[in-house]
Amino acid sequence: MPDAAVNPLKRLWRRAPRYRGRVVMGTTWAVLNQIFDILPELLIGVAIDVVVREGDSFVGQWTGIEDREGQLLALAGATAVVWLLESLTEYLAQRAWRTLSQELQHDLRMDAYGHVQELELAWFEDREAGRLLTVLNDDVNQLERFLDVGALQIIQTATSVVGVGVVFFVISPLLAVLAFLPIPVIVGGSLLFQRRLEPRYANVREQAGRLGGLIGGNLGGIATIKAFGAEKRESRRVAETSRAYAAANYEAITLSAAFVPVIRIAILIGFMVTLVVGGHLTFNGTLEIGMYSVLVFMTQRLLWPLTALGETLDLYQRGTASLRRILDLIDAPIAVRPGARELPPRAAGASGRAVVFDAVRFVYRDGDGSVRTRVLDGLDLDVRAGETHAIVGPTGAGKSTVVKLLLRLYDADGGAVTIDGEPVGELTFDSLRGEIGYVGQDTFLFDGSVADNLRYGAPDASDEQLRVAAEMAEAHEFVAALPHGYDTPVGERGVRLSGGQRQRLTIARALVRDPAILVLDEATSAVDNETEAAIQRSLLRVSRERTTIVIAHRLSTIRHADRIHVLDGGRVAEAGTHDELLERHGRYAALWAVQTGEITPRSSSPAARSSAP
Ligand SMILES: Nc1ncnc2c1ncn2[C@@H]1O[C@H](COP(=O)(O)OP(=O)(O)OP(=O)(O)O)[C@@H](O)[C@H]1O
Repeated sequence: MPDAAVNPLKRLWRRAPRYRGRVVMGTTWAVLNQIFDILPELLIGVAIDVVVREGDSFVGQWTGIEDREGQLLALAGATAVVWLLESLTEYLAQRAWRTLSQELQHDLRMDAYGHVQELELAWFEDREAGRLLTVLNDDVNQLERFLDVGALQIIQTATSVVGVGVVFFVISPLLAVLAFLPIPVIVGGSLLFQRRLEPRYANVREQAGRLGGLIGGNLGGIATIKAFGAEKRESRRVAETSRAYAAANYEAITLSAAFVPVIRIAILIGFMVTLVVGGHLTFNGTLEIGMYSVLVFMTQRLLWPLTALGETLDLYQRGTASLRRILDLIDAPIAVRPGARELPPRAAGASGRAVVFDAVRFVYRDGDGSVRTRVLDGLDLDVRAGETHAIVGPTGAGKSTVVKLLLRLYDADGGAVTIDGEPVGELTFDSLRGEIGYVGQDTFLFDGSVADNLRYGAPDASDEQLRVAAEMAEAHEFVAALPHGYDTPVGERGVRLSGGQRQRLTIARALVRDPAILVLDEATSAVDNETEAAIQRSLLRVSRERTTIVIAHRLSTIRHADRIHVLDGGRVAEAGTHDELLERHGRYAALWAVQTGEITPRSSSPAARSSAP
């Protein structure tokens, strides 16, 4: 049976053997607690028996105590012991289930979060972050509620029905049959309700996910919403989604609210039958008065907890719907898995590492595997250790994709990507990514201080190392001028800094790692020309000890590269040094001419397209 079709509680039981002992323990306490909970009602009957039959009473026969006072005292003592045991087992059961639910919710959240972090980028592209947040927060909390309250209720109700049933059968099998008559109706009705409620609760969770996704996305893009004056439109969208969530809840509630009244009627019938038939049996002497009173109390005891069945099933449905989503997340298959080998240490004296792309093909795909965008089609790149290579080309040509394949954020569909001759797919992520200092187009900073961010890839870096890296990235001066220097908080995503400042910090962050391979993807696009030139000079200095791959639109920044690769049509259309490429009068020369203002873009485009290497 596919996992998704299996009851989520069964899935949880199978995958978490470490909790089984605790579940058994918690269940044992809960069962004992219910037994001690039923006993006082039996004692009521016994007390009436003492009053009615005096010396002949059950207590008298059993204990040998003749006088009523003595019998009552013995009964009071027994009641006290039972109540104490009831309280103790209640405490133990509550504690067992609540600690279990706390640990389980923590473990599941961590399992889910840990797994999500391992999933490849493509997986995230098919999902909204807010939805994931809903699973990691709301769904985990929902499960916690079920384990805290619902699981205990289920065990207690079941024990109570069985325990009371036994008492009934011992005292009067006829009344037992009559009192139990409503139970199949109640249980059958409950199951029917449950089956109907299940899809409604699944829908509630789905709507909660949509709402979380929408609000999460909007909060992330709040500046854009404001800039476009889209607040009202977004409010409407959130209102619609929120209403859909409320409607889904309403559908579930209308059904679940009908449950208790229906069950009450079944209980009423059971109660009346015991009252009338039991009364007749007592009139004609078949049943003792004490036993009659026990059964009248017990009918309540038997049937009344079943009214809570609605609420319990509610918790059960919500809890299992949530659990299913959490487990589905944890079980989501990982497509890009790390290899098992470590990258061998660099050869003595080697500066950087060699990076080779050999006939690499790559297609972005949708979740179902269908082609979204064809990008690389037989790409060859040969970057020798210690060299600086540039990748240029029209927007959308696949330049960023090349570095994503090197970092294994995606896997190539064909061909080979190697570092020092080692296929990247065979290397552990740590050894592969630990060698690469990556500065992407997205200048993402974490909420923390400047220093925290600079240390992100090298937690043990000294203050001096941070300063040197910041100087190379032309960031030291502005950082030193911040109110608290390197300890200044950057705000969420780095919002308290300018785009150019953020970019310089991301460069410094990559340099702090002192990587063998430095990858700069449009890393200086947001800084002014003067700063860019200064960064270029610094990088030229440090790039001698490492392999550098630069992606740039502004060709002036890469003209000194050892080799420039012009990407077009999914492969390298031409390659060479700046001077060689200019002499070729091909695509590069055309781009250069446009950027230096020698010719206008309009006249350059056809030339660029027609000049094959
Ligand atoms: N996650 C993705 N899913 C689907 N298609 C994508 C994805 N990322 C990029 N693409 C597409 O793949 C192609 C190559 O994108 P890539 O980012 O590598 O281009 P680029 O050359 O770096 O562009 P730019 O110069 O604009 O940064 C583009 O057509 C783009 O639309």
